[in-house]
Amino acid sequence: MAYQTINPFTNEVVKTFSNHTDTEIENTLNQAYALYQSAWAPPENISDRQALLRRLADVMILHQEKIARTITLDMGKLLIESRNEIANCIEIVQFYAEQAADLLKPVAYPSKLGDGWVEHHPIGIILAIEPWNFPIYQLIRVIAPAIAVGNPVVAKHASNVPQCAQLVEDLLREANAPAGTYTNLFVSPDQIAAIISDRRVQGVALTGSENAGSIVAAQAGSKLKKATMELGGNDVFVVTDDADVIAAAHTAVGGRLYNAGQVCTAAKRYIVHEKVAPQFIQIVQDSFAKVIMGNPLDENTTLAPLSSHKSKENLQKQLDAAIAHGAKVLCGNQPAEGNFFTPTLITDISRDNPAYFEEFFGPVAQLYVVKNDDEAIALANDSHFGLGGTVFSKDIERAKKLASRIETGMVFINRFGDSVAELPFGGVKRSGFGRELSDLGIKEFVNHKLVVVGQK
Ligand SMILES: NC(=O)c1ccc[n+]([C@@H]2O[C@H](COP(=O)([O-])OP(=O)(O)OC[C@H]3O[C@@H](n4cnc5c(N)ncnc54)[C@H](O)[C@@H]3O)[C@@H](O)[C@H]2O)c1
Ligand SMILES: O=CCCC(=O)O
Repeated sequence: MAYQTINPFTNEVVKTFSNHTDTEIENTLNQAYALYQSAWAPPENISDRQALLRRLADVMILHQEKIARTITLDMGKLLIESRNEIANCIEIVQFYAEQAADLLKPVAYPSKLGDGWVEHHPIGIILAIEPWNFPIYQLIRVIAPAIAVGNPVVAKHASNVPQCAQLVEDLLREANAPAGTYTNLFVSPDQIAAIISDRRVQGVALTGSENAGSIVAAQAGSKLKKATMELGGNDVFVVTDDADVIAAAHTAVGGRLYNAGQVCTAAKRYIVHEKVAPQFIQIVQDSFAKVIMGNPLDENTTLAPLSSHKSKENLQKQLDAAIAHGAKVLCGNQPAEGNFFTPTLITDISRDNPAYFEEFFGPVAQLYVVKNDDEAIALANDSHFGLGGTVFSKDIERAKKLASRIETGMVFINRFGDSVAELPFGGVKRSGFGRELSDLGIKEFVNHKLVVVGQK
């Protein structure tokens, strides 16, 4: 596995990194484990770790433009999107810097055996395996809560974002993090399997595809290691007959095209009531046609290239197969230069079309026109995935009922679902298990230790 920055806009190789050796991995684990066993990790020293998070936020604020440019250079998203990603990361770090002591305070469990309480202790080294689509955010949403808890992190990032992986290590060093707090490793899947087996590693947090998730979850399971899996999605965007269709359509466009469509929670399946479908489709087609493809560093560009040539090839293959199985193209699917992909809207996707169940990781939206709410829910839930979703309706009680019937980990009503520090993020079914962020995320990798004082 070659760790390389290949500029997605030019396809030039910018920088290649050498892989870490087994000896370097061993040294990394030794250092991280020594930190776990030191006075740094126990619950009573949380204020020092919160101070570290505050320093990290300050360092990130200081370098935010450099970090944003590194993201864009590594994986090609618009510079404005990179800046938004950093702003979100800073908020995540600040959230745990301010809230962690409260979130992790002991919880009382009175019982007939005596007064009891649950304390939240660190468990050991956490291995983070991360994807390239939000290359700093994906790391930060593991590292920030791990620091608060006292768990050291070793990370294996996607091979196309090595500069981001390295940069986070530099930021932590500048924030005076003790050695071993976070270490980036450029390693192969075989080396990852060995790291998961190591007794000092007690948790595995993976964000990525269902394929990687099923392999790594099996490896973690076979070694009885706790794991969280944040995997793919095929999220619905439901528009009812009473919705504000103009707002819905514009939100649906943004929800499908940001990050060049490479988002786990992107609005991938539009499910629209027949009454409002013509207006909805018109707005989507017009908006898709208006995108400006260009250098992602240029502030006039509105659609970035895909992250790699391979991503473009894979997406085109999926689209070709969808069309071969009867899908109709309503707009898009035109040739585009380099790694750009024309925003495309397809419909008439029957259940035996492979596209019906697949995640399209790029600017291709599927449209399903329905007659009523039951039909919308049946379609929404006929999916292997269960990550997020959106419902647009002016009748909030109706929208709440729909949200409650959608089988996913997250649903947003009358707005698109951003990820923020204080809200839990995660899915069900083949979108994985466990939660990141919020109070739920910080408690995924803790020992919920019960202590009871017996009654005399
Ligand atoms: N649920 C979420 O929070 C979330 C967020 C972002 C992306 N995703 C999903 O991630 C996918 C896109 O990202 P990707 O293409 O980088 O995914 P990917 O699964 O190819 O890679 C993710 C990470 O797993 C590693 N990996 C892959 N196979 C491995 C193996 N056998 N052993 C060890 N490590 C392995 C990769 O090198 C990378 O670091 C999409 O499906 C997307 O929906 C999910
Ligand atoms: O890919 C998942 C990231 C989710 C987001 O920040 O919108």
